[in-house]
Amino acid sequence: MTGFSTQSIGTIVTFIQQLDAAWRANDSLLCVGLDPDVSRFPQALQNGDGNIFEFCKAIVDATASAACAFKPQIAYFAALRAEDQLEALCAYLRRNHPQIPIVLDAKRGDIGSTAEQYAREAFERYGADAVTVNPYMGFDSVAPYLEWQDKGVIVLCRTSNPGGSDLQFLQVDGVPLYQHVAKLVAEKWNRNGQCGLVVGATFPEELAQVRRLVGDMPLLVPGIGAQGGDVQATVNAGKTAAGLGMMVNSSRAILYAKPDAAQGEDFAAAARRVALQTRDEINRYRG
Ligand SMILES: O=C(O)c1cc(=O)[nH]c(=O)n1[C@@H]1O[C@H](COP(=O)(O)O)[C@@H](O)[C@H]1O
Repeated sequence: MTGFSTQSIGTIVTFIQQLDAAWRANDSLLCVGLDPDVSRFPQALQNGDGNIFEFCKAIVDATASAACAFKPQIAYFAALRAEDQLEALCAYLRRNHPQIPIVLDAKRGDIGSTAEQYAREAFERYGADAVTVNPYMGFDSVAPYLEWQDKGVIVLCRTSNPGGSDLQFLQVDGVPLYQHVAKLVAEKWNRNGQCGLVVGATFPEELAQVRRLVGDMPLLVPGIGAQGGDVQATVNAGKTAAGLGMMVNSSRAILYAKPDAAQGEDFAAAARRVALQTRDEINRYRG
């Protein structure tokens, strides 16, 4: 498949256009991560078919007005043979929250012919607007995703986990490897103008460095909330001149927010409260 997919929202066609519209419409840089861990669901949703979908549906309905993106993590569905529920969730999102882009977090990275299948899975099976990919195998492993000219391809650059330094911080020609990745993507791979980079909130100095290297390219920034990244440092380091340019992801801190029983909150209301607080905290530092 080559060219543009059929998805279109009015005149909004590409992932970047959709993301830019969502940033502005919801005044939010918050990406709500959908990492559904059944063992942490409310008791009533612990057993039975379809509960992953029901849990995520309640979360997305409760948080959509506070979000600029949703990021379902495919492993949480696949491990439980629940890909059908991920399909249903993506279809639900496209139908009910079409203004919010779906970033499928799959972190794929394989040779070209296999990458073609992964690209079809992300963009055709799930109808995602963007997908996360691993650049370790080089350009030909990323190129198949670029055949979808309107879709986002978000490349791992400086990940939030401590072990990310094992490879990403190696000096290559006197420059850390993650900076080579940032420049490669910005200067060579971004042929459709739909690429982004993953940079962890746990490394604000490197986040600022990547922002200097890639102009206004969108950055997916996980690591606030459960991983403890500092929101002020993250936003100061990663925002563009227009105060945009980031999808700041939080998953567990929103999904498993503790309901305030005195207020009669259920899990979805608690998730909404934390999502709104997180959006507002991010906005305090956008300028
Ligand atoms: O690509 C990602 O989304 C990602 C990259 C990274 O460097 N660090 C990282 O935590 N993530 C993902 O972001 C989410 C973080 O979840 P919380 O730590 O619960 O907010 C998980 O789905 C991770 O797989």
